[in-house]
Amino acid sequence: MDSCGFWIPTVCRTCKIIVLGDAGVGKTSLTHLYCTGQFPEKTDSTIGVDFRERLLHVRGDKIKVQLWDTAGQERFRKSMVQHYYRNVHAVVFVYDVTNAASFCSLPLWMEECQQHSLGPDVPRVLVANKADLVTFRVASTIEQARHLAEVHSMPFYLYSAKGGSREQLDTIFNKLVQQISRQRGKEAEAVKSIKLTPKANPEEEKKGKWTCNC
Ligand SMILES: Nc1nc2c(ncn2[C@@H]2O[C@H](COP(=O)(O)OP(=O)(O)OP(=O)(O)O)[C@@H](O)[C@H]2O)c(=O)[nH]1
Repeated sequence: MDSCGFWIPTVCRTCKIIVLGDAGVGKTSLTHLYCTGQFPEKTDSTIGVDFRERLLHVRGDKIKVQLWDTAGQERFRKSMVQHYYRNVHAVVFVYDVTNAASFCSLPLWMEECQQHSLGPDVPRVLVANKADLVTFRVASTIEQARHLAEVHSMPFYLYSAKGGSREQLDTIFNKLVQQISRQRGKEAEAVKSIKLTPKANPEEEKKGKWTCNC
C-alpha cells in the first residue's frame, strides 16, 4: 500500500535455477538451507526432483527463486530429465570436495546441459561443497575445480552446507539472481528497441507498391 491507501502492484518473476551434481554431494542440503535457513539433519536420496522456493524483494519487485533439486542418481533421473531443462534461468553445479569422482563428473553435467540446449549465456556457478571436511589431501582438487570454473567463466565457491553461514550462501544465490535480472533487463531493452524502430512511411510504401512502370 502507498501512503494514500492504494495498492501498488509489484512485479513477481520466477527464476528457475537447477542444481546439478552427483548423488550425495549436498544438493538437497544446500537448497534446503537457502530456502529454510536450516541444514537438514537427515536427507534421503532425491527421486526425480524436489522443488524449494524463496521469495526475494529486489528494488520493489518480488522475485520467486525456484530451486530444482535434481536427483544425482541416474536411476532416479531418467523420467524427469527433460523437465529439468525446460525454461532454465541458471545452473548451480555442485561437487563434494571429499569425493574426487564427483569432481570428475562435472564435465558430464556440463555436457548434459549442452545436450539440452542450455547456451553459454545461461548463468552458472560451481560450488565445492563440504568445505568443513577439507584436508591437505583434497587441496589440489580444489585448485583444479577453481581452474575448471575459470575456464568456463563461472564463479567458484568453496562452501559448507553444514558449517557455512547462511549469509554466505545467500551471496552465492543472490549474485546469480542479480545476473539473471541484468540479463532480463538487456533482453527487455532489445525488445523495446525492436518495437521502437521507426516504420517506413506508409504513403511511401504504398507508392512503391502501386507505381506502374509500363
Ligand atoms: N560434512 C558435511 N556433510 C554434508 C554437507 N552437505 C551435505 N552433507 C551430507 O551429505 C549427505 C548427502 O547430502 P544430500 O544433500 O542429501 O546430497 P544430494 O546431493 O542431495 O544427494 P542425492 O539426492 O542423492 O542426489 C547427507 O548426509 C548430508 O548431511 C557439508 O557441507 N558437510
